[in-house]
Amino acid sequence: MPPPAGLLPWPAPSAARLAAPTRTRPPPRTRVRPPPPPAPPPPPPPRLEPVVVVAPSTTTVTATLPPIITPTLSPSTSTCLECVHFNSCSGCTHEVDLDKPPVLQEVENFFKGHGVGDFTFSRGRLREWRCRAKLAIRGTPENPLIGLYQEGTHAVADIPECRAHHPSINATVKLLRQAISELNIEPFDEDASTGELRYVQMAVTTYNTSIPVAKRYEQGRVQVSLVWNSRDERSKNAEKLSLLSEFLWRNGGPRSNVHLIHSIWANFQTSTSNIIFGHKWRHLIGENDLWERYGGVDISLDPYSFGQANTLSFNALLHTLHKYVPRGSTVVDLYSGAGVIGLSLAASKKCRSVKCVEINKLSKMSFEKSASRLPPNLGCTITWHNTDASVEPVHWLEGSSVVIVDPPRKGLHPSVICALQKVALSERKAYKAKSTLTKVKDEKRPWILRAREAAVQVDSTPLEGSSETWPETLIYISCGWDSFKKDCKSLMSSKAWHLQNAHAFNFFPGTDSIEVLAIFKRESEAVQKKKKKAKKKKAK
Ligand SMILES: C[S@@+](CC[C@H](N)C(=O)[O-])C[C@H]1O[C@@H](n2cnc3c(N)ncnc32)[C@H](O)[C@@H]1O
Repeated sequence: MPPPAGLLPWPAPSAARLAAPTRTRPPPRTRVRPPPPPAPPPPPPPRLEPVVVVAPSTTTVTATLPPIITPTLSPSTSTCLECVHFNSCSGCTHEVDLDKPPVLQEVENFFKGHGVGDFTFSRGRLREWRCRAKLAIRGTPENPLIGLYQEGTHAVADIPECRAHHPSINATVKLLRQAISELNIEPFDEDASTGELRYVQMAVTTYNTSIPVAKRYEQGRVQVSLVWNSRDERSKNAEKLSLLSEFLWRNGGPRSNVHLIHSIWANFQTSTSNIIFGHKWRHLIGENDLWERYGGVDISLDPYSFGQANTLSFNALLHTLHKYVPRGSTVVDLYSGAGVIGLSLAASKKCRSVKCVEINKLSKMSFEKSASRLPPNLGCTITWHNTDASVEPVHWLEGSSVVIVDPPRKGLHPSVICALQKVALSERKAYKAKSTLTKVKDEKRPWILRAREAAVQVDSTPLEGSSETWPETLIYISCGWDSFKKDCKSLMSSKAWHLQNAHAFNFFPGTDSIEVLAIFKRESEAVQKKKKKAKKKKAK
């Protein structure tokens, strides 16, 4: 089914078309309704669900990953969605068994079939899990519609009571609706390209060290980004943007009795295409930096950087991921965004170096701010490079013992797969020769030079230049099951990589999407030869 134009949710747009590439809502599949229940199920107490919370955060970075606290499960937890918008909204495709996305059985069978014995699945929070939302704004000032496109149409479904959204997002949407009506703000009209307010992005931070850990999630605050239909803040309707921002701040900011809003940003967009964000961003009010705690470190996420929608499940994934990075590793984090994974590994004091590679140049600022909060003397060289990972990926693999890939839904670029296969298969000698070649030709490869020049380096240790090391461990994080299967088969078909461990996370309850963390090990030539010999022997 073609994606509804205009709004990005289903499926994710290509990174090139978005100012702030993000992992977006998963694509809808067949909608599943529950059979009529014999008796109405008891409404679940929304805040008594099992929650995975990262333990106390402080502003300084701890050397080890904090433990995950899982409060006791409430016996009455329901696994049904019970959302009044299910029929009109394309966000969720399943109303029942939110703890088991339908694809789970296939995922489990796939990994079992490949000899993975320790497969686990984390169900996570089933409702109110979405801490990031991009919503279209249509309709009229008297009756604004704030939500997602209905399946296959450009009609926006208003979703004020969305069960997936963090409650602070719904509360802020309510306030925004009131503001639009009271201030007579014109919602965007796609056909005529007229109107004032096109989209809103809401990102929740649960980082608030002044309240008890157990209350931090529910008291999350929202960074609001208003996508305004004008070239910049000097346009003639800019006055209304100021009024809108003041209204939201007065009624949802720190002096209001709810304090929902963390900060307000404006993005200016006049394009007639379906690209949500324009290139110009302005910070209007509130704190400039949105901090969140990921994998034991403080991470600043600007509104134009990629951010995970399911904060709690992402933290659970990071916790598992850390176990697979051997002490003393040299890590390359491809498709790194603002470097969340790489920075959290660097802070664990496990790594000698961490290289982050990301195509969105705007993520650099977030990386720099987060890196500035790392404790000193980590003994780890951390760099962030703005470049396309699919252009000469071998260059980025060289010198790393662990490679982490976290690509967009479409999966790895063929050139990255090819490089991973070659690295694992080729004779070391051949690769050494290639790396020498690579160095000689660097001046003829401006993209590599540019990426080096623009790199951000943290820690004073000189950059490691070792070309002797090639990845032994490949950690693949995937939000696209179909593309993961394809990539996994390609990686293993050459017998270059061996699938060792796999875990899945319920990142998108209510949909048939799943987040996978898979660990591959490079098969050394010696092991491959041994295996061949053993096979031959068996055949005899
Ligand atoms: C799923 S996100 C993961 C980001 C990061 N690992 C995190 O969890 O915050 C994928 C990231 O890959 C980036 N990306 C997409 N295509 C890329 C490419 N060809 N080279 C490098 N980065 C790319 C996107 O901008 C986005 O930040």
